[in-house]
Amino acid sequence: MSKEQRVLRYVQQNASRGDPDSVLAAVDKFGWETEWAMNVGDVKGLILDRFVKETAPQTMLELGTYMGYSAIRVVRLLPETAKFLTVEFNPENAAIANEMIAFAGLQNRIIQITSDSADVIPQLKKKYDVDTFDMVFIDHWKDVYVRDIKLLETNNLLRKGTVVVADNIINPGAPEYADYVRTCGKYDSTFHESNFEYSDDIDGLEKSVYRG
Ligand SMILES: Oc1cc(-c2ccc(F)cc2)cc2cccnc12
Ligand SMILES: [Mg+2]
Repeated sequence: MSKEQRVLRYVQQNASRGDPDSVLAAVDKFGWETEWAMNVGDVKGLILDRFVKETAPQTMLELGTYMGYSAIRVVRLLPETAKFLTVEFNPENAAIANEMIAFAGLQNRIIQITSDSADVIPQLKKKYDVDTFDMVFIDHWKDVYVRDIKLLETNNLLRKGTVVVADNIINPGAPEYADYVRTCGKYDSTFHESNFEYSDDIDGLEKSVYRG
């Protein structure tokens, strides 16, 4: 059984079906007490919550679904009318996420796409009926952060004021991305120091507002 399957089983046996907060609490308890996993987690998650509440996005994209933790974390704060798309490259992780999201009762609120983000981003307008995103959460492989934010720009998926949040700026680190958003002149970018998931190590989120 994979670690991700063990997390899902723990959620199914310890959380309440249809209760997103209990699902998040179970994943976090497992992450702190049993097995570390690369969810954004409860500490950075509180900062992400604040950004979501401040932005109140109607249309949002996540790159890197993993087990669905951050998708559940975000969508639990959004109105039923909001459109949330999440992209995962790894089919095994996508399958776990699908079950986790269904257990949380949010399967009708989240559009899961299992694909390489580079292939999906150019399709979002036509195939997924997207105009522009109000918010984007980037949490997949650090070496494609810059590639993908540039793809979002060139595919006209950002608008003046779009909030782009990126995980793992310190650990494992996304220095090229941090440098790009801070110096390219297209974003007002701020770094929000925090802790690495289920750890006392340092990490942080970058929040970059597109100038349009
Ligand atoms: O939050 C994350 C953390 C790590 C990570 C894994 C092993 C380490 F030793 C350190 C960091 C990888 C991620 C990959 C994708 C999305 N998020 C990640
Ligand atoms: Mg991460």
